[in-house]
Parts: sequence; C-alpha cells; structure tokens
Amino acid sequence: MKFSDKAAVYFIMGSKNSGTRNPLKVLEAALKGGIGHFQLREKGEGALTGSALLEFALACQQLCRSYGVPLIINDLVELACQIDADGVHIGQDDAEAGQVRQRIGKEKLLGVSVHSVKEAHLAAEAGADYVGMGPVFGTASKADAKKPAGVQEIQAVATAFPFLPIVGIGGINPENAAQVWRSGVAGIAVISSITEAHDIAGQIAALQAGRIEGDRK
Ligand SMILES: Nc1nc(C(F)(F)F)ncc1COP(=O)(O)OP(=O)(O)O
Ligand SMILES: [Mg+2]
Repeated sequence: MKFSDKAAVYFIMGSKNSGTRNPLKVLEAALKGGIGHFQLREKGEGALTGSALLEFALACQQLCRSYGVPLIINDLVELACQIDADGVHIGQDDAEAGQVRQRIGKEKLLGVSVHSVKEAHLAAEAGADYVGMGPVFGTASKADAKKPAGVQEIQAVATAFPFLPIVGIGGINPENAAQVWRSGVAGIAVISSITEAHDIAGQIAALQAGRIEGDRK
C-alpha cells in the first residue's frame, strides 16, 4: 500500500481526545467527511491499555475498513501487527525505522516523524512511505511537542526529496492550512481541529479548501 495524497486530511485521535463525544462517533463523522488516513494515537493521561485498547483499535479498524481509509497505529508496532493494521507511525524516540520496516513487512505503511533534511534522508533510506513534520504551529495535543517550527524545514525536505510524501502536523486549522499546503506537503494532520469541531464534515472541507488555495501558487 502506498501513501495516497488523494484525500489529504490525515486525522489523528486517541480515545481521550474527543471530549464528551463518543470517539467512535467522531471517527465515523470524520470518515464520512472524507479524511484520507486515520491514526490511532493512544497515549497520555487515561490512555487505554490491554484488552480495552485492543477492543477500541478493532472498532476503529472496522469503521476505517467500511470507508476504505487506511488505519495507522502510532508507536505501538505490536498492536499494529496483532490487528493487521494498514501501517505504523513512529517518531525519533520510538523504535528504529529500519527495524520497524522489517517487522511490519514491505506492504504496510510506515510513517516517520522527522525535523530535518538529514532525518528525512535516514527515514527514506529505512523505507518510510511518508514523513511527518512539525509542529508547524503551537499545539496543545502533544505534551512533549518541540517548539513551533513553521514550514521552513518542510520546504527544505520537499525540495531535497520531491518524491517523499510529507505530512504537516501541529496546530493546523482552516485559518492557517493554506500556508502549509503551499509549503509542498502531501497531507495535513490534525487532532483538535477535527475533535473540537461542531461540524466535522464542514471542518474537513475547510481544511481541504486551503489545499486548493495553496495549489494556486
Ligand atoms: N504521531 C505523529 N503523526 C504524524 C503524521 F505524520 F502522521 F501526521 N507526524 C508526527 C507525529 C508525532 O510522532 P512522535 O514524534 O512519535 O510523537 P507522538 O508519538 O507523541 O505522536
Ligand atoms: Mg511516537
């Protein structure tokens, strides 16, 4: 499976990111709204573990499969293998990309977080299908996020590796998405921009509208 940038909004959520709403209802609304990828990122205060996590992951997988949207598991490579997820996302402090590629096989999607051209080169060498780059803006969704980096490094990686899909992440919303699209990303990843939206389909359309605008260089 290759990283497709056809529907380029990449939704990321854990069971505790949906406020008072049922996370599976939020996920279904996002799938209906046209997200291109879903990443289950179960971490932080009150994160599910063990059989509760397995059950939740399978429920997310069932929804994603019914909409033909790849399910990516963040960090938890063994959970991804256990449920035959479509891929895994790892950061610089997680398992080593080359070993993860070996563990999941060549058909699964492998995403790697990178912050520089050098890290992007290593990730591509290790077999990454896409790289996540950010935080572009300030974010409240990741407690240990680095300081906002803007789009400069994204532009450098897009220039150095024009065929390596880049996903921008960190504080992206309809107001600032066009700037990220213009930087050369294949997709934009969001958590709270969708989990906090009243009209999820409308929010996804607004995030994508930025893409059309951004393409009008
Ligand atoms: N989870 C992510 N997904 C993406 C994606 F490209 F998919 F948008 N990019 C970056 C990250 C951040 O990954 P990481 O640095 O390991 O931190 P955490 O495990 O806390 O998310
Ligand atoms: Mg990680």
